[in-house]
Amino acid sequence: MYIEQIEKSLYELICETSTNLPKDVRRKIRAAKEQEDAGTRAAMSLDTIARNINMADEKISPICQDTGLPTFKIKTPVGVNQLEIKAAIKRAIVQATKDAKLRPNSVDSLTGDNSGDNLGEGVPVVKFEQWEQDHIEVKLILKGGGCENKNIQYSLPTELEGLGRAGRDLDGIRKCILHSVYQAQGQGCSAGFIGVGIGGDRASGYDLAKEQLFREVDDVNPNAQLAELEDYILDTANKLGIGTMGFGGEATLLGCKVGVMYRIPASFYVSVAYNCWAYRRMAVDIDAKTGEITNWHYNDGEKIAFAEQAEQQDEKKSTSRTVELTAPITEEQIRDLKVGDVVKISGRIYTGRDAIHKHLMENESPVDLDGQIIYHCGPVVAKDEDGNYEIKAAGPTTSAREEPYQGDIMKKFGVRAVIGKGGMGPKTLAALEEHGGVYLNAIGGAAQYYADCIKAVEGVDLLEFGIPEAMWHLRVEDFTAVVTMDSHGNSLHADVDKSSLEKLAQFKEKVYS
Ligand SMILES: O=C(O)C[C@H](O)C(=O)O
Ligand code: SF4
Repeated sequence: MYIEQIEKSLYELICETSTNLPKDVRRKIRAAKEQEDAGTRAAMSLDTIARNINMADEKISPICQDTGLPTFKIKTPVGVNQLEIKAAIKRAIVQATKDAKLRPNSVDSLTGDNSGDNLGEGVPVVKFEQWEQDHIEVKLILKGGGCENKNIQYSLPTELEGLGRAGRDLDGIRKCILHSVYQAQGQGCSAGFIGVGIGGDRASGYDLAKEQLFREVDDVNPNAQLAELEDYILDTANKLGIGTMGFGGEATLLGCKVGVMYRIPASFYVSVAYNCWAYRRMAVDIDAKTGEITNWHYNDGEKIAFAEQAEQQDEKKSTSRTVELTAPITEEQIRDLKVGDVVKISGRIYTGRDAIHKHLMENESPVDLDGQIIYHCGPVVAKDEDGNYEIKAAGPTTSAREEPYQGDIMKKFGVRAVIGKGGMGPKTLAALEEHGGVYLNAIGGAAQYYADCIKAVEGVDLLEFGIPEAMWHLRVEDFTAVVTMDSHGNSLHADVDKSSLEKLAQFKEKVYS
């Protein structure tokens, strides 16, 4: 009975974490929204994010389609059977995956096979500790892959772009943390939150950094020196002009938490864990006798439900040109598009991410891609009793991973547009110019907002790659994205990278001696 109740409580924790953004995070997103001028790209992105947060809550569906690598940190009183709890976690994970609250995200690193149920060697991550209290505490973080890929670890002393030498002292630490925000650009779905670990070895340093992500966004570091550093970083990082989604703007970083531990003489690490705005972490206290949840953490203060009307009004003030597109698209239509245009797509699009791009390099496409649109997306998909698919969450994935392939694939198959997030590099930009192609940036993490634009699944190919990696044929209506790389050599991403590096260099001078 007790263990059944524990499993129920854990299931509730998983669903809540995936679908309901914590109150403290919502408050930071509102503050960011208030900072941005109405009508700018940053303000429009934050509106979409806010709307998405509401939709996920209402539909009890994932905020972002990438539900990450579920990581549990558990404290138990002496005498509690941890093996039983671990088994209950696995059952709850399998159920939450079946119910489309989690994307099947667990992939065999050697064969590429998706286990389909979010279990696998080492997955989920479950870490136990004992403590002197009577109750069980379970903390869960669902940290997606895009922001995980922007984590960075510095070994001091080191040389940093824009900032020069970072030595083995507080000023060197300061430089590393600032650099970590710069190097993430918009790819980790900024505006983000960072946890920093100073010291340790490579593994414990990252562990400490990730542990910081469980702190309340508004708490004050008990170590006065670190409290000051956190304030400095938050203030300074927001002067880099990277902004939401890397579109430029005021809000780049929404939280910075720093922890410190001892190190050994030869090593000096600064480890940074970058978390996207879809900062999904939650914790509960569980009665060790009944298995029931007795307390939810991060529950203090106001819960912001973002008012829809105000958001829609903001959108109206936008000065961008809006262009409607339906595939097949001609070269002429593409050449007409410029960075900054807003595009509304209706009709057919095809998903394709890492496995599809690798596949298309060496194989023919299962569908004719001439004039078509590829969406870098790995959706959450449910199948009903009649075998019909329904897209439950479908935001963009980080496009930069397809940089080695994208240009060649567009040319080989005649693809005219790719939708993704975070932008692509010089190879793709050159191919867009040569071939007549465009890169469209969708709002990262806005998985409910985009799922709503998807009216039907009209087919699927290469499902053997697993649900996130298959090629889904989607019929969309008014799917909105911004042109951030055009066929005339312009890239908003390259521009923001350059200007933010210049701004970063302004913080080269010593702050701490
Ligand atoms: O895997 C995904 O769907 C997205 C990923 O988290 C990303 O940010 O690239
Ligand atoms: S797509 Fe963006 S919001 Fe979603 S997990 Fe990846 S980094 Fe986070």
